[in-house]
Amino acid sequence: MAGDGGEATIPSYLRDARSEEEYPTVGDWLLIDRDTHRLDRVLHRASLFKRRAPGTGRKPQLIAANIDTLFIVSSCNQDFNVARLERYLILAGEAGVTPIVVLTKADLTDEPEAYAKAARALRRGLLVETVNALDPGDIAAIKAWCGPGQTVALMGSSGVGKSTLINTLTGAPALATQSIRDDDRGRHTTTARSLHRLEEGGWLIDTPGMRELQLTDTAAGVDEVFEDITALAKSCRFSDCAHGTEPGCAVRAAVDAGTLTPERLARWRKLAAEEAFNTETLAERRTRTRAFGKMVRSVLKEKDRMKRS
Ligand SMILES: Nc1nc2c(ncn2[C@@H]2O[C@H](COP(=O)(O)OP(=O)(O)OP(=O)(O)O)[C@@H](O)[C@H]2O)c(=O)[nH]1
Ligand SMILES: [Zn+2]
Repeated sequence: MAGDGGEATIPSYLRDARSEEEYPTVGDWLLIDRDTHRLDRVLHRASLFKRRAPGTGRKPQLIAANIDTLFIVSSCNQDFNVARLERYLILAGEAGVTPIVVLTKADLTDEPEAYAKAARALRRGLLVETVNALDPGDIAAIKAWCGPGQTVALMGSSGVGKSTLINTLTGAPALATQSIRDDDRGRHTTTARSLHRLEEGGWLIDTPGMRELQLTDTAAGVDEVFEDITALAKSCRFSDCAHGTEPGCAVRAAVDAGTLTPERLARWRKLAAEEAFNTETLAERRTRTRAFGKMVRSVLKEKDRMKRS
């Protein structure tokens, strides 16, 4: 806990909590008793990243709260991947934070603008910056989001330069980066602390949970990022159109007309399916598997009957 009067460790016990979501997480603003340090209340959250805890049904696990801006980090090389950027955009949309795509390693390519252009095409109005994360003079554009009262977080796959950006933004070489990570003592964790004060006056949240976020419960987010396809689907003749062989399919018509690329449609299908699978409860999955087993058994029985007759 950090705040007026310094930093301290306090128990996160909350007497009246009715669910996981009421307990404090990284980034929360708390009301605590000045003398006893007892936690009184978690203030209303402006944004929240959470995920479903693995193997426990629908129980949510809180990752971080009150993030204003999410730096979605990718790099100007073979690690650049639009499908992955789309995923992160969906997560940002779900959590209620402003996404900014930061493309690192701009100094290692002759055409950083080509990468930026591909990222900007993902969504109207999307902010994309190309930077050399190692150069403090080069990240001025993203520092604009790190001022007093601002909380930022970074998301992106391993090796794209998140730790490097954090070092440059905090002005402190405190974090272990790749170059010193593979020493004989094994892998450094990126950081032991999850909250960093930024040179510009804001806060930066960096928790391992943030780095491992998966797509769960994000149906609304998928619809938002793929608003073009969602809008098209509304004009399909059948409301439950699967955009396969149905007549009057507006989505396929757009692909035929060249206004929607088959690649984007494929990415949407994959994400929508993944989202549906992740959102399905354990009970729903059991019912579905049982129904499938029943169907298989009846087909086998039928085959058997035909063989014998
Ligand atoms: N030339 C150049 N090198 C960079 C840039 N950004 C990061 N690097 C280098 O890329 C390597 C990986 O960067 P990290 O900051 O450790 O990547 P990370 O995203 O934190 O990786 P994880 O901790 O595994 O998630 C390091 O050797 C950095 O020095 C950049 O903009 N330009
Ligand atoms: Zn359709």
